[in-house]
Amino acid sequence: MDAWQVTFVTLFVGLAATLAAMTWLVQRQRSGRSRDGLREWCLGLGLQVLAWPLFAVPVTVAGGAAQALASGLLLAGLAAMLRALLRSLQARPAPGGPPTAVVYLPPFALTLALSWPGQAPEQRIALFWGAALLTLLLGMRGPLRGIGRGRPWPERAVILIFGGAAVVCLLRLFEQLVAPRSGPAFDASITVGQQLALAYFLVAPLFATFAFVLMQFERQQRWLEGLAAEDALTGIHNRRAFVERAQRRLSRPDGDGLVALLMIDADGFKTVNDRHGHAVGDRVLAAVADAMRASLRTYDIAGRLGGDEFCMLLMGVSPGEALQRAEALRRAVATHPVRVDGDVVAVTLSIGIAHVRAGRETELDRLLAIADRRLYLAKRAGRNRVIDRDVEVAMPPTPA
Ligand SMILES: Nc1nc2c(ncn2[C@@H]2O[C@H](COP(=O)(O)OP(=O)(O)OP(=O)(O)O)[C@@H](O)[C@H]2O)c(=O)[nH]1
Repeated sequence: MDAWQVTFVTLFVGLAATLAAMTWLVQRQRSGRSRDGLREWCLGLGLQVLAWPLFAVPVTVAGGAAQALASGLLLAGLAAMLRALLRSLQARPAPGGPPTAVVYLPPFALTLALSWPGQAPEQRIALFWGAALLTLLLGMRGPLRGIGRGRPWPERAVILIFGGAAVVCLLRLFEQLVAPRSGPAFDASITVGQQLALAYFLVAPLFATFAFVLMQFERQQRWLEGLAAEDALTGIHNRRAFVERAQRRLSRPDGDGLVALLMIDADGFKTVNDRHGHAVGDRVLAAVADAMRASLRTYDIAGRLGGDEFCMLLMGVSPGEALQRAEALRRAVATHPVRVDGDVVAVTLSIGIAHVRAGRETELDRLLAIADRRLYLAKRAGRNRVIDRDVEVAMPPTPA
């Protein structure tokens, strides 16, 4: 490549690297999910910025070692960006992605292979495009999974840009195998594949970085919204999020519109705290939430209203089914004492149920009040039970 082409491409990739680095610096101050991916993305672009000037060194110098190194660095940059993408797409923040050795092994092997003496230039070019295609195909396996399932558009854009790069590599490899060329990568009479490759090297890093940065902001936003809606101790919805979502569900009835609201309270929880300590009490609350989560179906909602009080909104259930599911939850908690550091803590639940047919007139407050009244009845009737109607409750005999 001549010096102008190299300068041009280096500038474009450098611009993308600067954008990514600035975003990373801003995100570094915040806690969240987007920093790891950005750091690796910057590294990938940085490696490419280092690679491009080396392509200006003539192949005759040191047996083409500079060109071999440049090819290896370019590939390493691509691999780092692919790993950054994979890490960012993961559902949970984790060190994830393929291990470092695996990511950088192909670029290293390529550098060695290209430095091997006695190769024809055509072979070297084919080797480079073959290795780039392999890196892309291996790196894209993870991100491609679930691309059709409601992914936000910045994520799709990044994946598509990498997909386009794979097509360009395939085309260049094909051209090179059919009609081998030995000249500089982008000489005067460039082929279709070379034109595409040049365009891709120029603009793809910049567009991919725009989309990647947007994708990170969007994920960060969703993560923050998730945090704001989550009860920190149990991981289910907090009161505000539960009320908000429940109100939304109630105003949009599905199917027959039958809904049940369960008000759930741990029995004698004060005694658990007094006897075992607050930390053990916390673990018990988390175990109750786990049991609730296990009994959820797709459209149900669970939340912690505060203290030892929980709520569940069951969608599309008849009164009989709601009672059955509440009983199953009560039994599951009563028969599985929580084990904490050698302590066995038995806990039971009292549950009040209110039924309603969802529609515009349904008021959550009224439903909560009914379920709360029935919960109170369950407590008065001796606890560890489910009540789903307003019944006369005989007070248990007072111990003499
Ligand atoms: N460990 C722990 N305890 C909490 C938390 N929030 C509230 N509590 C305690 O939960 C207890 C709630 O007790 P109550 O619901 O009033 O009464 P109870 O002992 O459960 O008795 P009944 O509800 O009548 O069966 C209080 O002792 C609170 O201090 C929390 O986040 N963690």
